[in-house]
Amino acid sequence: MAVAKLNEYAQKARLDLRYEDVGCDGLDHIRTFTMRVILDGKTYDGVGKNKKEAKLKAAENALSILSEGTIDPLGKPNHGTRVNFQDNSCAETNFIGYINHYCQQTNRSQSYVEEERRGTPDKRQFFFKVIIDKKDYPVGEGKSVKKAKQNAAQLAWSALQEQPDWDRQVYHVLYFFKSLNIHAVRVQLLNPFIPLFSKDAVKDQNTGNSQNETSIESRFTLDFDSMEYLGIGAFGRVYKARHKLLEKDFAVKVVCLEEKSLREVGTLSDLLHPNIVRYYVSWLEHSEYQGDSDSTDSSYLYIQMELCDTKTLKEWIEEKNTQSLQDSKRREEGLSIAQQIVSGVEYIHSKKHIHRDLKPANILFGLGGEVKIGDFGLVTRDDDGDALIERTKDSGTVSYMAPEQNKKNYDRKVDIFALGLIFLELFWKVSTGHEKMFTEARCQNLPKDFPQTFLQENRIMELMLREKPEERPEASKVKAELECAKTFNAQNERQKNATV
Ligand SMILES: Nc1ncnc2c1ncn2[C@@H]1O[C@H](COP(=O)(O)OP(=O)(O)OP(=O)(O)O)[C@@H](O)[C@H]1O
Repeated sequence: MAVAKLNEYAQKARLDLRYEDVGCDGLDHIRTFTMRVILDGKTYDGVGKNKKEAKLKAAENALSILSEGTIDPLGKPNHGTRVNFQDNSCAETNFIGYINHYCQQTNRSQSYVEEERRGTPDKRQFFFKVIIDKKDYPVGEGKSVKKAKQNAAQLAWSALQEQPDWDRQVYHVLYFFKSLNIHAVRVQLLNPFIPLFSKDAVKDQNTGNSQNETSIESRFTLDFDSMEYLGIGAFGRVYKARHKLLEKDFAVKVVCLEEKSLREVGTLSDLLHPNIVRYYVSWLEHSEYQGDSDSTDSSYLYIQMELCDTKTLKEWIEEKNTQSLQDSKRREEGLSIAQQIVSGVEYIHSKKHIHRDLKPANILFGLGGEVKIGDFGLVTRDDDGDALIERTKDSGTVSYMAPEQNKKNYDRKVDIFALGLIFLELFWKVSTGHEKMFTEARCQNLPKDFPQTFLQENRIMELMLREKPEERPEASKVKAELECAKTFNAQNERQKNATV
């Protein structure tokens, strides 16, 4: 297979090989994906119906060009000499941003120095070099100051990667940032002075020779103990673990480093609210805790979060449904849960995010019993507008997705629709075998008897389940209506008790 062949080639020739996700084009049914091979700084693109196919095409393209001998695969950048930068294939890449980020994360100083200026005013050539921590990098040339600086940054970037202390993780994460357009995610990048992975030369047991192999210590096992497996999601495993220093339990989610996981930490790090699972920090490791993956290329993102109860709202609902009658306790508890969820959603929307995957299984309880919205893997910016294909349906049959959600244009009101359905399950017994009731509710037909008992709640839920998103209320309005319902119900209860 071309990917394996190219890997082997890169390893033998000691060239740096990476794949970059360039993006996708077109509508859902005719979508094409572009993947890019970056081999020793040179790029080769491939297009396919999915990322795998695009990656294969990119690798095939690289191999075919390499075998034609149109480039010298072993050619290295000519450091220390002036380079007239011609390759425009990476013109879009913001190398100045990479250098900035790298210097910030590793506490290095940087400056751009103009070396020379040539030509007439209408045909200028600028020459700049980057100096990082007093070390000069090759001079880059360009028709404008910006272009010359950009080329100098690119040369510095490829020179940096050849340094013995270069950490591939810094490199990977920055490329992920670029492909995702994430600029402010608080993933802890590796600082070469405080290595996350300690690389100690170890003795080869068989030969007794000192090798360049690395023994990699995991931050997870260094900082935490008493790991306890909590559960598995579509993208990774979650463990309960005790922080040795803080002597406190946390939930640590271990996921393969990819778009979804970075999106999740990117969002979580933006949010701080009592009804949202609290995020603390994330870091990268080369291996998955107790993982069975044999891929040496993968990196794993460890996300340290607030530990919640293992019982989710899904179990709460199931438990309530085993009790025969609709009682006032369920109503009171359900209303309090609904209020907390909507508070969290109001906050998410105020931060210009859309959760997009609200469902009972993603709503947890804190150790003090308070509601915590979790699983931000599908969250998106309010202004993104990309279509969403449902990942998993709850219990295999019911869907919380708003009708417009599988089309391109939708907004935060998709969360309001999902909330409307969750409210129904909170208040009303929609047990197994009654899924038709749920389907009906999706078409704005709430159970016939529902309004009799839940007069106030019914009013707002009917609006929340409207087919047209613009007719659905904002989270703040839902919150206010629930407050009214609570007061109304309390008054009713008092009256009832007084007459008994
Ligand atoms: N902060 C947490 N505290 C306690 N348990 C958690 C925490 N976060 C997740 N879990 C549990 O770990 C399991 C996996 O969670 P995760 O968020 O990875 O996936 P999910 O929500 O089940 O699935 P998916 O990501 O596929 O929607 C779930 O059972 C969830 O209840």
